[in-house]
Amino acid sequence: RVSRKRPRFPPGPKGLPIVGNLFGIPRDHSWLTYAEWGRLYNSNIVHFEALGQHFFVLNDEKITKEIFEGRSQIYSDRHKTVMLHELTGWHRNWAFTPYGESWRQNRRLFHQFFRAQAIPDYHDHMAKGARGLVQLLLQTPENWMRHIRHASGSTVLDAVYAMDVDPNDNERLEGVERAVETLVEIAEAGGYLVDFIPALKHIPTWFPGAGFKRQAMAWKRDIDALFERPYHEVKSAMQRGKARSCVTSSLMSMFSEKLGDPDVEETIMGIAGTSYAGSDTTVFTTFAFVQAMLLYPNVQRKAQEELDRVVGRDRLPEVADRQSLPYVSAIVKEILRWNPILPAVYHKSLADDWYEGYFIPAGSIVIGNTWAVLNDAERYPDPESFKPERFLTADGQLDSQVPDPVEVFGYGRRVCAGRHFAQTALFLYIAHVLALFTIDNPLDESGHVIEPRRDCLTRLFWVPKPFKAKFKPRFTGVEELVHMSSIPTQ
Ligand code: HEM
Repeated sequence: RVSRKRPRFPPGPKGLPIVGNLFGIPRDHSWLTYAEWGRLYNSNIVHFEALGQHFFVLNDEKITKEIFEGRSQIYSDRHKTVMLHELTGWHRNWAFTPYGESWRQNRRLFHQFFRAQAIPDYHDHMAKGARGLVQLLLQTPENWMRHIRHASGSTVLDAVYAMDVDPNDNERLEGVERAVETLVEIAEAGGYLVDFIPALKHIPTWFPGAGFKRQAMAWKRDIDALFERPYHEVKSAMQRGKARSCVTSSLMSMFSEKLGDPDVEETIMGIAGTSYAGSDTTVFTTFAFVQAMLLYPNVQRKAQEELDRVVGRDRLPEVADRQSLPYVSAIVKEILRWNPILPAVYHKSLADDWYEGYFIPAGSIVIGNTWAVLNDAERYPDPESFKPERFLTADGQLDSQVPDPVEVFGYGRRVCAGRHFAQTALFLYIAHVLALFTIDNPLDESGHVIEPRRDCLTRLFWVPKPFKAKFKPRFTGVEELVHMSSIPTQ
């Protein structure tokens, strides 16, 4: 009698028989619909189902902690698909690897290079990236989006592959952009028929209906290039005894005795390429920072007062200034909270589980609604507004009572492994730009201010739609200061 009892799922939208909520799965800005369902069903956990797949949305901080951290041995898996893991070459990005020994080994290796204590090794690379950014902004401010991409990409390329990227040669960075775009396309397609009927992967590419295979092959070229090209360049520099120290060369030295082993080469390629692919999130967060400065000019002015007072106008900001720049540090926190690039984070469960009487079957997709957590008015009053002050005490110091928006980096054992690197790089880019430039709205032909709209470019990620911004040097000595500041050399 007990086994025949229907399991009790949390409340949520009821779907049709068999297909469930297939036609009701939110496709656009799902995080808003998930939060709305939370309110509608008055529950911090919401359930829906499509084609037999169970989905559970976690809508507040308490439940994300209890599930993803408290029960991390169950909720740390990733959903595997034929398109992502078999046809396009994205299996090399270990962020998508299912939970298990291979993931554990990758995470351990990655952690050695990107844990908090290792980040000072990259301060010079980041300073070089930030200095390059302000230099390019002086030359062609209208191309500011491309310059931010260049700064972030070249910082990572420098740290991971000891590579200098000529700002006029964007081919390499555009390759990453194209590869990352394939991820957006795969995610936005919401699933391919081959993911439901894996045998379809064997049909020949010329066969009618095999368009997905031809598409996957075209994408694979860019994705393979992202992982393979820089790796082989470092390998050949090592063989010639010309390699500079970097993450890849250190990994090669660590595995020097097994370097011909294809599994070892794959591991090194995966570790290095995953950090490179991960750098795009920093790019999009920096775009959101520019948008915030246009919408909140007072914040910009306050940060510039702080920078003038602490750093002055005869040197560039450094990582060591961070402690003395609480307002700029609060801007970094607020940008991560206000514009989480990945507003909904997907884990998969590995075993049957029960939470407060609700049944969560093994294989469920469990979604951390980061947007809802970071827009919880109890934790962050007036959450829609961009207010760095919320992280500060009355006397302007960082307030340890206000929770850091750590959920922007995900949850439990799968929490972002590049978060320390990302936060330091963001601080440095933001401090450099604010110290030297006023960011202003452009005017239209009739002289009216064009304010950016907070529109998303994609449906699943919160990437700001391209918008215009003007970057004006703040004082007469800016050009000279940038020119005089030495480029750190490793
Ligand atoms: C503002 C910048 C960034 C944001 C907002 C961000 C956010 C995230 C999020 C939400 C996840 C998924 C966590 C989960 O599943 O619970 C993630 C995973 C990951 N991120 Fe980041 N990330 C950023 C920058 C970076 C950078 C610069 C790197 C590399 C240096 C990086 C490397 C990774 C890796 C390797 C994972 C996979 C972890 C795993 O599956 O175990 N991220 N990130």
